[in-house]
Amino acid sequence: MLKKLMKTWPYLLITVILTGTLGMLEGYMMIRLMNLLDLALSKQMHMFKTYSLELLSYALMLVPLAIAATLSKNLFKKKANESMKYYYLEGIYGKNINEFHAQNNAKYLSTLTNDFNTIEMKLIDSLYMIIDFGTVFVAGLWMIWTVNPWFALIGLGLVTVNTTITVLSNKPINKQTKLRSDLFETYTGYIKEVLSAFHIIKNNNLYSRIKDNFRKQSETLQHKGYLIDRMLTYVYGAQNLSSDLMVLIVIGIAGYFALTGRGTVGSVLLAVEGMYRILWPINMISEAMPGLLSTKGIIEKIEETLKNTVEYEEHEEEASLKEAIYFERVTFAYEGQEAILDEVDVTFKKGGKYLIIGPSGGGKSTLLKLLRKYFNPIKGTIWIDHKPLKGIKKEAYFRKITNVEQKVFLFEDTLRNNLTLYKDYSEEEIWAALTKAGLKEFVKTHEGGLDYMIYEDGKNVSGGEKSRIAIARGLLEHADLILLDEAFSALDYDKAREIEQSLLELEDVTVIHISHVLFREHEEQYDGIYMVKNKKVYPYKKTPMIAS
Ligand SMILES: Nc1ncnc2c1ncn2[C@@H]1O[C@H](COP(=O)(O)OP(=O)(O)OP(=O)(O)O)[C@@H](O)[C@H]1O
Repeated sequence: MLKKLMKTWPYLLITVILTGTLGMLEGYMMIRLMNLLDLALSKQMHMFKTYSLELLSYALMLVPLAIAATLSKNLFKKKANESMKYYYLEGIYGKNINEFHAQNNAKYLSTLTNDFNTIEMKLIDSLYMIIDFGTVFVAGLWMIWTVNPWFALIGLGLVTVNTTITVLSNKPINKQTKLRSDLFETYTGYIKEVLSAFHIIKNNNLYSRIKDNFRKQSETLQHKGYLIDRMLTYVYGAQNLSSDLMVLIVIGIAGYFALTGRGTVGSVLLAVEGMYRILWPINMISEAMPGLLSTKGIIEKIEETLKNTVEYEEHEEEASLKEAIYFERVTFAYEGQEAILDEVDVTFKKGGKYLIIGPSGGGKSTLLKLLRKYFNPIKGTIWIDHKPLKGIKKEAYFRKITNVEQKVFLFEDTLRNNLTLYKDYSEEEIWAALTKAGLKEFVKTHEGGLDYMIYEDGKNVSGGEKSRIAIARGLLEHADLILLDEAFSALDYDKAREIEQSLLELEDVTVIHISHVLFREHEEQYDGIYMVKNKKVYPYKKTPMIAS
């Protein structure tokens, strides 16, 4: 992720140049201003006028320079934030589906909100601040150097002391910041759950229980923030003390020089102003540094979240199904658990229609997850014609399959876009799919027809209508393989039977359908009905291919 940030270097460079020029010009003006003061005190009117005009011209230059520096800073911030967030989103979509699901969604949500806010404030803003104050510091050093080079050395000593304090405090602060990020993650997950369960909580009077949990989680989170702030307070206190001591030393020496005739009034003022310009940036940078370094833990955590733990090479571009899908002695177990499927042999022929039944928890959905490439078998091979499914590129394979699941996701968009998923289809194709999926009436009776607006998460669409939209999507995609997992559970008997009939009539499309309902009149039309039970796949009635 830091590499992405580094790619915004041209914006950062322009910002550095403009901010640097501005800081140095201001420093130079201060030196001339103090000279002007000495000229006024020694009554050199002619020189005073010349210096005044020169200073006025510099002052006029400051305005456009300051505007340009601020604009370039804002542009850098925008680009840096954008590029890191794009990187994160790309990373999420680079994850394997099963690994994405294995993590709570709240983790990603918390990163995109809490962690990126922290990164914006503590890394990007601080980076700019360090550049900005860095130039003020250099200008200040230059100013006191012109008074006395030893003063500049005292300024550098101050930097060393404050840097040492920052380095020493970095490790514990970093650790606490990472812990707070983890707490944010749990907290976001909890809030998400509480809001999703609004109805259950209200109807079952669970609010008092929720309230206590909420308070506990909020307190833990706030307390962690308090601990971090307390540590930072001690760090800032130590840094301020060292700064104040150094200032006193410089001002004391400059004042002594003026009193003993070894310096002018202007030089004392220049030393004070210079010291202020050294001190102020050091304080600001010292305060920003621990925060900036603490983002290291968050960035490492983000990179870790984006990694796929199981990586394997997929080299096969071609994914179309011409003959059959064969399971050859396929064994599968979820991580750390006993096998769900054990040495299963089963065949699904191209264009065949298969029904999968079996007891709850028997492994039906797991079989489909293997076919969807969410997981790979731990032993044995799934062959697509003569190619192992594992080696086929996911993108190529996913284009050839359609999934219809119980929980159908709908975008907040028109019915048309939810059906076509933003691809181009002719009106005839769309209406043919709508007819087969039993959605024709729905479109005709809703205002706007295909342009009917579907609300967030399909709030204005029933469960059965959602299933039919998902089926219509599959039909439109002309997939080689349609995988249905209890897709009709929200439909009434007649509608489910009608749609199943349409699926059974699809030519050249292989349909693998998990259902707990078996329509007797359709039984004969299936090419195979399999029972998934006791880690095996058994033929239930007709027997085109025998399992195990
Ligand atoms: N991601 C997972 N991690 C760990 N175990 C899982 C996971 N998904 C499913 N299981 C377990 O695997 C077993 C088989 O689950 P699966 O969903 O395949 O069964 P199913 O036959 O489809 O059940 P149902 O008819 O109730 O949907 C169950 O014991 C389930 O708890």
